[in-house]
Amino acid sequence: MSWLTDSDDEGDWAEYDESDARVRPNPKGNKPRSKRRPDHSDAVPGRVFSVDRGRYGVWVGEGTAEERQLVATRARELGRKAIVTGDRVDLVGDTSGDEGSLARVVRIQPRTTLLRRSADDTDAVERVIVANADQMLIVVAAANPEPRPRLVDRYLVAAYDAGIHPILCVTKTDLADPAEFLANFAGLDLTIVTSRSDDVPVDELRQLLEGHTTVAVGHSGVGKSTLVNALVPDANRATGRVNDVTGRGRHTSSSTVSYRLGSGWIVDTPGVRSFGLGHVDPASILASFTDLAALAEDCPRGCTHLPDAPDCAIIEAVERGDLGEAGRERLDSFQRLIATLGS
Ligand SMILES: Nc1nc2c(ncn2[C@@H]2O[C@H](COP(=O)(O)OP(=O)(O)OP(=O)(O)O)[C@@H](O)[C@H]2O)c(=O)[nH]1
Ligand SMILES: [Zn+2]
Repeated sequence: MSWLTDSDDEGDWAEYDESDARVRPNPKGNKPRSKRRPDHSDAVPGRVFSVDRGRYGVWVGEGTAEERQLVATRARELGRKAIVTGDRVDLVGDTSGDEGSLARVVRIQPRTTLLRRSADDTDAVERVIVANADQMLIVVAAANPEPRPRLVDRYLVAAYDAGIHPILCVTKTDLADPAEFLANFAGLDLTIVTSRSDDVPVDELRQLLEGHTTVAVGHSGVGKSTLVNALVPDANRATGRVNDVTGRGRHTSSSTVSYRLGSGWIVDTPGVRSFGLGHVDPASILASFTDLAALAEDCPRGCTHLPDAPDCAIIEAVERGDLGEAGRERLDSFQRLIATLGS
């Protein structure tokens, strides 16, 4: 599975058709095992920006003169496969995007990343939040509400598990100095941005987000909407159309909302209240710390790499000073994230 490959090249996927995979070669030459399905070679590619009870908002022709939003349902041939915000899909039916038109999603392209959560930490059942995001913007306030390193740790675990690059944005720096809070993350390879509503670093953030699909997460009240409003002009708000058709209120049940930002996207997650990590395998966290992962090859089988782990090769290397002073901070951060999974 290519979690970390670049998602921008749609050409790689152009010829892939999931329905082909189900039609097996038939050496005996008798009746095919499964019904031949239409190949939908005329299908139009698009990107899902909103999901609302069986209706999908899809952006088609991004960056071209034919750019448009349309509303789609799922084709029966998709079976039980879920379509989530960020999915790249192929559409047939009425793809005009005209008022009242309805297209059909016939294919979901392979996903480069999948951000998941469970209801709580004991729940191994995962729910998908967003597909194909390559960055996570973790928004936390310097004060009001007070920043909690443990909550940020949880977001980081989810990001590393999904192979998504985290960016930490500290808001409300007019209210408090975030230095002490930020010291918690000194050992991480983390892009950090600070912001205050009277001086939002719009250029810096645009540069970081341009060309990427960035999922924004944060506790209620941290100033996430203030940031998005400063970044995204109204004209780029890919919202609302789904509800025009269904006649329901705005985003009553959808848990994500997407915004265009140049050639990039911001996916906001206002409905996501908890971030259970019951589905996360500690090995996927270690894999994100490539320097530590290399050392772990000499660890005893089943090593937890936690402070009480006997003969842990990572701990021994750090104690010898092999990774310098920064190595100690890095090991601390890593151990805190791993411990998050067990707490
Ligand atoms: N002092 C200060 N206040 C801010 C800043 N950014 C946002 N606020 C205030 O904090 C409150 C919450 O901001 P929002 O942008 O609505 O926060 P949110 O994270 O979107 O919160 P939800 O809508 O609950 O998800 C508002 O009263 C904002 O005016 C900041 O940089 N400094
Ligand atoms: Zn170890």
